Amino acid sequence: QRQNPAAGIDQQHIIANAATGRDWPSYGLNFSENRFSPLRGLTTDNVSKLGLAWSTDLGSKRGVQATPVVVGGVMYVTASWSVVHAIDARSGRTLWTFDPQVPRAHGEKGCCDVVNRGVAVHRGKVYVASYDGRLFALDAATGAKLWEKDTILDRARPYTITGAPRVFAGKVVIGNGGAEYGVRGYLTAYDAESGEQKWRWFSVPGDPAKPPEDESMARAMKTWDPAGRWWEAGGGGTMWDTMSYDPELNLMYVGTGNGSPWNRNLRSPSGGDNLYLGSIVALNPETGQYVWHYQETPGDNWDYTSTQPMILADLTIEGKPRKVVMHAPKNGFFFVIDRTNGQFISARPFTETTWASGYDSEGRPMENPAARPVNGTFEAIPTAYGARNWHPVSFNPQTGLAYMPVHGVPLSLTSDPAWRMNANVPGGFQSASGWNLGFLLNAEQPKAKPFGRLVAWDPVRQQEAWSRDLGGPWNGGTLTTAGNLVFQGTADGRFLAYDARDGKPLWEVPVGSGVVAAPSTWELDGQQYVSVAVGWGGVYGIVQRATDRVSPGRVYTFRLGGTAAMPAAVRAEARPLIGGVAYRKEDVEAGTGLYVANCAGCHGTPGVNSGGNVPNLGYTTRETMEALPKLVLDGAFAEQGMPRFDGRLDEAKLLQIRAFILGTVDSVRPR
Ligand SMILES: O=C(O)c1cc(C(=O)O)c2c(n1)C(=O)C(=O)c1cc(C(=O)O)[nH]c1-2
Ligand SMILES: [Ca+2]
Repeated sequence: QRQNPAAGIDQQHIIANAATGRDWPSYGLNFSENRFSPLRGLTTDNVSKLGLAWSTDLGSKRGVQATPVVVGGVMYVTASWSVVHAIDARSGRTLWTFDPQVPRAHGEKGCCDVVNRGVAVHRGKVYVASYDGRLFALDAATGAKLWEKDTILDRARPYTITGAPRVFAGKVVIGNGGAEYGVRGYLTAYDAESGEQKWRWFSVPGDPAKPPEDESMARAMKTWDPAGRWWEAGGGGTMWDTMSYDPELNLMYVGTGNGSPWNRNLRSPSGGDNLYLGSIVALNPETGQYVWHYQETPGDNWDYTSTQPMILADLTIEGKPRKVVMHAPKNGFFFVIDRTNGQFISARPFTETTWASGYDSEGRPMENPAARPVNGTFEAIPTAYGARNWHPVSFNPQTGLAYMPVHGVPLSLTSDPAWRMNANVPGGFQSASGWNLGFLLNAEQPKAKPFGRLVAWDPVRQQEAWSRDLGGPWNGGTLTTAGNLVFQGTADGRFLAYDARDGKPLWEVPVGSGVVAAPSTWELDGQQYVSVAVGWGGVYGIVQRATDRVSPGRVYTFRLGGTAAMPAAVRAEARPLIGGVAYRKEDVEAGTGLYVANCAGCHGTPGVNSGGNVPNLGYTTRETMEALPKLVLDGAFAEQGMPRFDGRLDEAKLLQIRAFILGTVDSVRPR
């Protein structure tokens, strides 16, 4: 009989652990989610001697985004399709796995890969939320299911969960996603022991014909124009990732998402801030009652979610100690907000921003008048991929710097006044799976170029301290330590340590495949370990790959002098561009719109890059391409999460799609 490794993990433990850093007991290490470990076993002087302690296969072929949680000598890490792995932290041996058996048909109901960011642990239990919206409490010792709750209030709507639950004030709190499709965002808290529902807070108002749920909804209602009938599209505001907690102030903080549909001219035609989209909201964790909000992107129009990880810190600003929340959301500005009351302190761009030039002293953005075309195209920078995304940021109080992966993925937005809710129309990006944007994507070629870098940001001076170019977008989250180190994995399949003070690279190791998750660090038997879960994926990773490796999802653990052998990396099958399949040139144009509506979100652009975790069809085999109509209609890849398309497409349309694939490949084929 194994002792329950999470038996002693509770609020007091998490607070006390912030001083020792021995465990990594919650997603962001502590309630401030600063991912700053006080451990000093690894330093700038010895980090070059890191070696592999062990690695464990997670049996996952899609994105792995989880931060490994480690308590009592056991690691809890999740992989794609919300599968939980409990691993002996000493040996790397798998103790148990829990598979919530997400119906693969649910795969297409989420925008951005079938990912999961990790677990919460509390008093002997492990909590995980599954992609299809259920919340599970498991016995931390055995993986046995103790209870299960359906968190979804309307199963007719495409809700998903990718985020890690948090336990604040004895309650498990979880949000959801779906704002690219059309849902109304909400957060639910359950008693951590019994699973009983304690409260629910909506982030956007519902149907005005019904009474608002609370005061915060009554106020929000006035900032939306009913002519847009936003409640039919749900309004959005999904809280799919970040949460933090200040037990002294008895406040929890959550970042809210984008509008449904994206285009405000359609959602709320006369304008309005559309509260509480794109905001940081403070709630009472006991009751779920709204306390304050600060809206970072009023009247969101660009998928500028504020769900990116935020950090609580105590900073000295203009000579005064301030309790702040620091936040760098998708919209490209670094915000410092007073976390006691939501007062705006400062905001500065950490990358190019075309949608707004800055923020005024009241904390309102100074928008570019061209950023909301009623009829036309705007290349909003940052794009919907964000100036950064969910990849965690860390903050080191010794250097006073926040370490964040920053990137750019070009995209143009063309208003689509003909948009109708749930209309499956050629050219409407992923509209066959239920996307509702009110924009056409890349109808005009964007001018920006992709990039990725690691940025160290000084939140007091509001300026960059140093940065490192990483060659391309979509690099991993960060960890920082009292040994003045920053750890980060990269899209090109490396795991690195930098000097936190100046960004000098001190150590690196190849890990076989692109890294998107953030590392964690912990101590066992007096030794400091660093772990990172590797598995390329997410909304950019599903269609693009910067390495030729397709390593299965894997967690790597390093320590000083570790001598375990690195696992052999698996090379992606190098295939030539497809050719030799006949198609009608006149079908290419019709096929383009159908491909955009049905295929592009997962398979990407044929032939431009050998693809992410879902095959790029430009490199598929002749046999597959010849059988394409039948495979797609029959749901041949349903087990991998590919939808059945009978009822949405027919043989004639699939021949047009095939013509587009083959025509595109012919146009990029080197001569
Ligand atoms: O609006 C939403 O509800 C929602 C949900 C999610 C998600 O749950 O992963 C993402 C996004 N939006 C999003 O805009 C986005 O860029 C994104 C990237 C990723 C990812 O895992 O790589 N998820 C999401
Ligand atoms: Ca979104």
